[in-house]
Amino acid sequence: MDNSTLEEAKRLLGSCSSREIVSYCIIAFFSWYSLVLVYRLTIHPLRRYPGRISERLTDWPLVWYCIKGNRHVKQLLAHEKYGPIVRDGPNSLSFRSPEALKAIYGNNAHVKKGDWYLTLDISAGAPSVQMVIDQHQHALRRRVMSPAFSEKGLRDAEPLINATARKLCDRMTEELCRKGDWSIGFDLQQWVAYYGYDFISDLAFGRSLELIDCEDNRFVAPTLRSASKFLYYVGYLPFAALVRPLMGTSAQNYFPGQSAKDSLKYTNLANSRLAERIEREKKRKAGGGGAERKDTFHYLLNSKDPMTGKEFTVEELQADTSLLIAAGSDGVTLATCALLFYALQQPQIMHKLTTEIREAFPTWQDVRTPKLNGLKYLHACIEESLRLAPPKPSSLPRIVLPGGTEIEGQYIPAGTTVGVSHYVIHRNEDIFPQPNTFRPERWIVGDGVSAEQLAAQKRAFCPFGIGPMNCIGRNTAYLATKLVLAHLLWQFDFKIDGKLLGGGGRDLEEGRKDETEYQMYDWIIGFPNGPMVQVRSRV
Ligand code: HEM
Repeated sequence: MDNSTLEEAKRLLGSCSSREIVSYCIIAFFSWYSLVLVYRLTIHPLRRYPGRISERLTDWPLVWYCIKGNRHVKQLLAHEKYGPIVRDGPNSLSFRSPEALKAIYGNNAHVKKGDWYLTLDISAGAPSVQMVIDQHQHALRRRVMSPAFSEKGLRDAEPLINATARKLCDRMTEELCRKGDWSIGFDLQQWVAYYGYDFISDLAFGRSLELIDCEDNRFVAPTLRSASKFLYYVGYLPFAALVRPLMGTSAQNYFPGQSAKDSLKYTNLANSRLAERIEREKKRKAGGGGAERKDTFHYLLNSKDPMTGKEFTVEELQADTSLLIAAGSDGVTLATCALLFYALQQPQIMHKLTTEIREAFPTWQDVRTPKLNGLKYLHACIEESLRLAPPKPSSLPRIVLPGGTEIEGQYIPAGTTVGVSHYVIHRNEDIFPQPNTFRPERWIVGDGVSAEQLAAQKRAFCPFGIGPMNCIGRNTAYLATKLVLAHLLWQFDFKIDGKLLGGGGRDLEEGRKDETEYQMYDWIIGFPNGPMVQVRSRV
């Protein structure tokens, strides 16, 4: 712009009242935004892909779904209506096939994690492993973390998790049961969540958060649920980059809604637990480094990358603390409760599963690996539960790198957000016949299932994600889920209390009407309610 044009602009502005200037700005903004909307529908590179008009125009529906917790439900309905590829944002595509899964999340995928990850655990002041977007940095971080999740790490973890599962049964007997009689009805999800937090905190920093034992500590469960909700939608706000620098500061207390405050409360709790753990480690080393229980932070505080010698910073450890508690606890809770929700509706499944466990372990003291891992029906029930209620139900966003990529034979341009929702692919009828039925037998070869069918199912089964950024705690998750189920079903008979709770309902939104389907509220992790059960202790 030359000087005379600038002078002219100043002269024009000078002759306008402030009211007129504001009006012109508003008109300019709306004209520009209208052009953007027209562009998105007409000449945008993704214009030919079908989807809801509101989602093709703006990202605001996504933010709303994240607040409501129904993003996975909306994704399934969209695929049912529009087919295998859906445009679920102005710049975003959703897929539902195993080929797309591999192309987007597999080892050779030409993508990076979406910016949404930058908002997760931001409060800690450093990224957690899950937030690291650069693939090489991420691989480095994983390498330093991996001893904690090695086979040896898992062997060390088993007695700790086992003791917590046992404690859950003891406490449930004391608090809920009358001798030889059925207990009062209670929401099983709440008790299993206490187990989830206790085992993961015990495992992570050698000191449990003690939700099972202490009612005063049970605020942690709703606080994390609320914090998750906040982090989920904030990360998808179209202006998230402006909000990020304020997160983790006291400014967060002034954000609207309780969930922002809860997010800060949760971070502070995780950080204080870590500080305490670091102190213990220092004392241990000062005292000559004697034996200490091998919790996850034993490994993290003493690990160095074998190739670069890198150690974790305190901020990185803080971020991983928040991540581990959230990632470890709620997934196991959901897998356990979904399984019991479905099995309780089909007595023959409940009977078969309970018999397998009770025959394998004559006393509760016998519940342990390797026998536990040999229980085929238990494993199949867990797979089926993770299929129908995958704890990360919606798409984990990935962005196509420069040069573009090919997915399902389509050229997808650079910068496009792509993803496969676990909830949607797990209900792909071409791979999982009668997808809404809980049928553990589909995971066992024989009885109508061929080895080829099983292999095809496994290619589409992804509750832990696939590829280099998948769940590092997968084996721990299976162990913790198997241990708690084995102890619960060994110790208690179960029955439904009145109305099962946790399923859909005719008064709920479209996609949530099926009373036999366990409902999740997707706030990064799927949060359930129920089932309402009664138990009777056998001993
Ligand atoms: C049934 C239980 C679980 C399920 C279904 C599950 C699922 C997942 C998924 C899908 C991811 C990838 C997330 C993403 O890319 O955004 C993930 C990441 C992660 N999970 Fe799990 N998880 C479970 C339990 C656990 C447990 C018990 C632990 C810890 C002991 C754990 C630790 C982690 C960590 C540290 C990451 C980040 C890994 C990385 O970014 O490299 N998870 N999990």
